[in-house]
Amino acid sequence: MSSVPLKDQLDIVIPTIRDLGFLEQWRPFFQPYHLIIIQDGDPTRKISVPEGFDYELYTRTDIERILGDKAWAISFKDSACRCFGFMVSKKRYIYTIDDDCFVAKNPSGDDINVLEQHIKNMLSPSTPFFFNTLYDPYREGTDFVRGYPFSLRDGVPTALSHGLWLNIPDYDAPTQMVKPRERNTRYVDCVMTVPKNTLFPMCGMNLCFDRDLIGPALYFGLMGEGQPIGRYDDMWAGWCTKVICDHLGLGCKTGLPYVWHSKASNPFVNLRKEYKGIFWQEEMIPFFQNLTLNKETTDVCELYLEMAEKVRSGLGHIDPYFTKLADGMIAWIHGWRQLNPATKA
Ligand SMILES: O=c1ccn([C@@H]2O[C@H](COP(=O)(O)OP(=O)(O)O[C@H]3OC[C@H](O)[C@H](O)[C@H]3O)[C@@H](O)[C@H]2O)c(=O)[nH]1
Ligand SMILES: [Mn+2]
Repeated sequence: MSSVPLKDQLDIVIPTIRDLGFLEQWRPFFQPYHLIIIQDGDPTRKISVPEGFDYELYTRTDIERILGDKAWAISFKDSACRCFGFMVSKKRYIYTIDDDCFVAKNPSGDDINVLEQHIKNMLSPSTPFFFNTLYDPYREGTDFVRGYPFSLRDGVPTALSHGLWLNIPDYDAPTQMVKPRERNTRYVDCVMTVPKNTLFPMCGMNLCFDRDLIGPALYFGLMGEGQPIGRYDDMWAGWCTKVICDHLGLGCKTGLPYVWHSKASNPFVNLRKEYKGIFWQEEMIPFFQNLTLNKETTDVCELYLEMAEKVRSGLGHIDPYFTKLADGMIAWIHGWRQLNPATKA
């Protein structure tokens, strides 16, 4: 990390349809940072933001004004709209959190500073090429275990840090319906690198990533109004991101920190959003598992555009949605480059 203070290197992106009173609980940890609030739904609605926070707020009207003919690629009436915040930020790191996530406590009863842990995760290397059975080898009080190749102990740069949730777990609708009262009470004191060539179900609730390393891959797809699926926004972004991280030799970590997820969304509404995705993902996953990208390409925007064309040819047979999604991926990159000209270079 450069000599620039952390608070000036990280933006917090919050998608919301609610007043942001939840920030009161986060004030000790979030107040020094700049917030990017993506107000979804009715742009004329006034949402309240507690005093003392430094923020910029974008409504659908703003997204359409800024992106013009590319605005359609940003979802409406779905938390996927958050990715617009990733695009407009000028900072190196993004932390994104849902507005029903609160400060969790560790087993000692201390409040968890999610930003402190995510940045620790981001600033220490990842180990995607060989699994360390004592988990994060760079953590105080642990190390690489016997038999771990010394040639791999430098690790690789970390592009993404995926945090978890106590209380309401991020279950899909079918699981939520059969286990409506299940709560996650298990605090696992661990951070792991997701091994190379292994996909994982990335949840956008408590997520940090390095915009410079992987930002253009974090498109949350076409969800919400007018789209046949929802609640696959973060999953899609996670699969695309992991394939590109594997291609570039970058790491994705999961585990600490935890947030307290307070609200279970309606499983019946969720099932309606998810059900096509539950079938389609049985083809999407093998597609991503077998996806290879041009070995000569290292630019994330270029890799993402190549991926878009492979989505069109490799998934278009499932449903016309995927052809539209491929177009959305392209429009996203054009929007990214419009707002981040340096990336074009
Ligand atoms: O139309 C909408 C609906 C919600 N939001 C904002 O998105 C955040 C998540 O909403 P919520 O907590 O109500 O839904 P969950 O089911 O818990 O969300 C999970 O599944 C969907 C996403 O993948 C999400 O990341 C997961 O956490 C919250 O901040 C709402 O205000 C919205 O912007 N537009
Ligand atoms: Mn929630």
